Amino acid sequence: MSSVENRPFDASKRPEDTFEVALRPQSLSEFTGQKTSRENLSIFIQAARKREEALDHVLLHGPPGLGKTTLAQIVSKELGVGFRATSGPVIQRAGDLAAILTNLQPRDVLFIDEIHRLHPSIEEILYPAMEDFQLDLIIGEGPAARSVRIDLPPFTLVAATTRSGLLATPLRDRFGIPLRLIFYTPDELKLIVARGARKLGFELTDDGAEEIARRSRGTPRIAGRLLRRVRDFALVTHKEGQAVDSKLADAALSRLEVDQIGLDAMDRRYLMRIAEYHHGGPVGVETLAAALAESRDTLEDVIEPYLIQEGLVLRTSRGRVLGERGWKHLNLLPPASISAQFDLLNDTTEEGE
Ligand SMILES: Nc1ncnc2c1ncn2[C@@H]1O[C@H](COP(=O)(O)OP(=O)(O)OP(=O)(O)O)[C@@H](O)[C@H]1O
Repeated sequence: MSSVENRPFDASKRPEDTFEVALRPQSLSEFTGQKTSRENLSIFIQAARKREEALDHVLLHGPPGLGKTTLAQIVSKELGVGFRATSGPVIQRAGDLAAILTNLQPRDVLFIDEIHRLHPSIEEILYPAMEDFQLDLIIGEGPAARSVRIDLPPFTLVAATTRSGLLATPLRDRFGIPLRLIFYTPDELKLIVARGARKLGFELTDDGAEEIARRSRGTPRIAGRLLRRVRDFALVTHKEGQAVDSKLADAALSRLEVDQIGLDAMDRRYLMRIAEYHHGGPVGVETLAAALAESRDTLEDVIEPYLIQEGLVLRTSRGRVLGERGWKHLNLLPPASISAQFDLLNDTTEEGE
């Protein structure tokens, strides 16, 4: 088990999370947040239905746990077509992909998660399949090898990636509908948490939902996990039927080492490392990964996006730098040279305002 899986609330997948399945919105109207992506998708789905054609291929990119799989399933439901799911690393041979593609029904949605981890030779088979709905396969080896062309039913590929930058340009260009998922606002997460509590059948006060939402790292999957843990605490420490409020949510989340802005122990170790060992940076991501015994992918996909969006860390061409908010959050004073830079930056911002 990797250390990512050991993080109690990281956004990596846990198949045993049946609650996650129960919480999954089933339609675009039930799907909270991602307003622009949702509205655009709705238009394209309606247009495809009117034309009675397969929807153009969709690329969903963004950090883990923001709803890529959920949206892919919703797309198939709203189109009223079948849904097949696989993932990049699972497709080992050309024959695996051929078997999936030839079994699709016209206009079906094929969901490929982690498409950036597809083998390049398989990626090449996907190009004509996406563009012309044709499969070019080489049968046999050596001089006896021959190429066969198979017609495929028109289908929609919905692909998900945490790293669109790793996709080859020809593959990226074949998606007519690229959508970037962004972190959720606390208000959006509050709606998701309140709905989750209703589904789980326990009473959560408005401020209780707010507390969990604020500490969910902008991610619905984390919100779902925190909600379940808070419910566990309530079950043990509360009288039956007593509503869960912000006080109980705060006590539960603090015990789980989720701090006031939703950072967990791993996030804080990451920030502390830059502060203490590198005087605020810049420090290369490989150095950080080695020091924290994490893979570079984990840092870049799971840990950093939220810290960067919150201004706790800055990604510069020379490496990672602790932002002013990062120093404040750790309750540490930056070295004088860095603090002078922050002052300068703040002065310029104020003048420009
Ligand atoms: N907009 C939303 N409203 C309510 N719940 C959501 C929303 N988006 C995601 N969720 C919930 O969050 C959990 C994670 O969603 P999902 O599996 O779709 O994320 P993902 O982006 O596909 O993650 P990964 O990158 O790991 O594949 C699910 O339980 C889902 O129900």
